[in-house]
Amino acid sequence: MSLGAANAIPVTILTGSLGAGKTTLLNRILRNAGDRKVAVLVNDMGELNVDAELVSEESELSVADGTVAELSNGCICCELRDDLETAVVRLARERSFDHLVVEPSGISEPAPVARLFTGGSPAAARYEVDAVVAVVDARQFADTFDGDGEPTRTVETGGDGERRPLSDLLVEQVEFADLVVLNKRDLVSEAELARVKSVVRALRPDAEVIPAEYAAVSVDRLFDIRLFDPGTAAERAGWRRTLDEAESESESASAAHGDHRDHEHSHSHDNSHEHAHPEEAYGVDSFAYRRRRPFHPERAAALLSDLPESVLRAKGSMWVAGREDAHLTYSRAGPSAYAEATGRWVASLPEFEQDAYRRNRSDLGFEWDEEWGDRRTGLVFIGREMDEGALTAALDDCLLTDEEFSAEWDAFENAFPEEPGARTTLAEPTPEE
Ligand SMILES: Nc1nc2c(ncn2[C@@H]2O[C@H](COP(=O)(O)OP(=O)(O)OP(=O)(O)O)[C@@H](O)[C@H]2O)c(=O)[nH]1
Repeated sequence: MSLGAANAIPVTILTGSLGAGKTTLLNRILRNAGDRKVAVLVNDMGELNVDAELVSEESELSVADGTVAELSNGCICCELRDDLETAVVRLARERSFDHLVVEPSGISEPAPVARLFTGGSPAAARYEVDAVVAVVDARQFADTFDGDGEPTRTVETGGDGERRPLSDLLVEQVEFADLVVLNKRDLVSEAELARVKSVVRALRPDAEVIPAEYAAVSVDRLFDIRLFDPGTAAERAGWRRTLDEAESESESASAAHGDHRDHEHSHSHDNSHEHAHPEEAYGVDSFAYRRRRPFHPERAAALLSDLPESVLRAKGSMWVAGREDAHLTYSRAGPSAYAEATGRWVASLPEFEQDAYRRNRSDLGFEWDEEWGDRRTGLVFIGREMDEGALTAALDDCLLTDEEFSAEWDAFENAFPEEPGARTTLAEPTPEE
């Protein structure tokens, strides 16, 4: 089963929002483990580690014998990271089990937890991530992404009081998952289930999707497949794939036509990309928008903070006039949207650094512009019954006109962030009372 070190212990990382059914799944795993010895590591946000108690109460395994370990009062991906590492290394030394299941708290992001087992850390030497499993509350997911259900909540992440929209976390958990358990199947209709499935498939095209009631999933199905690939985990999200395909399609198109500057545009209707083609029956589809002309900051902010409800997910890079250094990343998940300065354009670096970058990357994946270098916009939109033509035209209206192009860009009103790591909120869901 293991592709790495011969004795590496397989790890399943369980994610999912609060109340989605992770504990229910854990108990099911422990009860139906058969000959397998399963260790569980749970983390709850409260003082008391409720999950550990529930799990140990219901199973023959107990906290006392070290099989169920608990980490309380914090979030695994933040302040408890060192504790998690210590705990898993200690567990491995005892070596009294042959599969580890880690359940970070419902608001932990899955990526940092997975990284703990894949970097050069002591934990990585002993373990190997088998799969990241997301337990999704089908009812909550349908409400969050249908726009007309319960109001969308924000949740606090970590101990620093940072609040993020629930929709962001739901999307992130699905985008990072190898297997999605669509739980609480009893609380959605046939049609709702089909719609939720199509959105999940659009967000994460090659994840396995298993609808379930009370997390009734076969343990064999969960454990006997090795799905996780650290090299591609982040690249397999639907938006990333659509963007990459658009890059390569437009590269070949520009090579053929010799023109690369403006109207590049592609979408994923091509049946040869089987997985980038969500179920059309539900109208879920995606398209990429790519341009090499900067956005006008005011017009772009206005449009991107108020996209049509048909857009469920959007993400990608933006070139905004007046922010010549900042490589901006835009992200929209359901009703929330933000822009973040995630780095710098290579073209804004000192010349020798630019040369080094270009020398080390024989295949940039895009054409270097003589004047503007790597500055460009590449956004992916995933949605249901989107009017692609109208949205593309609206985005084009946000590009600088020729007159604006030769004006002073710093004079524009500009809400977009500039310093690396800075973030501007463009849209927020209505908080729940
Ligand atoms: N109707 C219904 N309820 C479910 C289902 N699965 C779990 N539940 C209930 O949902 C509640 C939350 O389930 P848990 O398993 O505790 O969820 P969790 O993800 O561990 O919750 P946190 O630990 O708070 O993040 C419990 O009352 C479960 O009995 C399901 O398929 N249908």
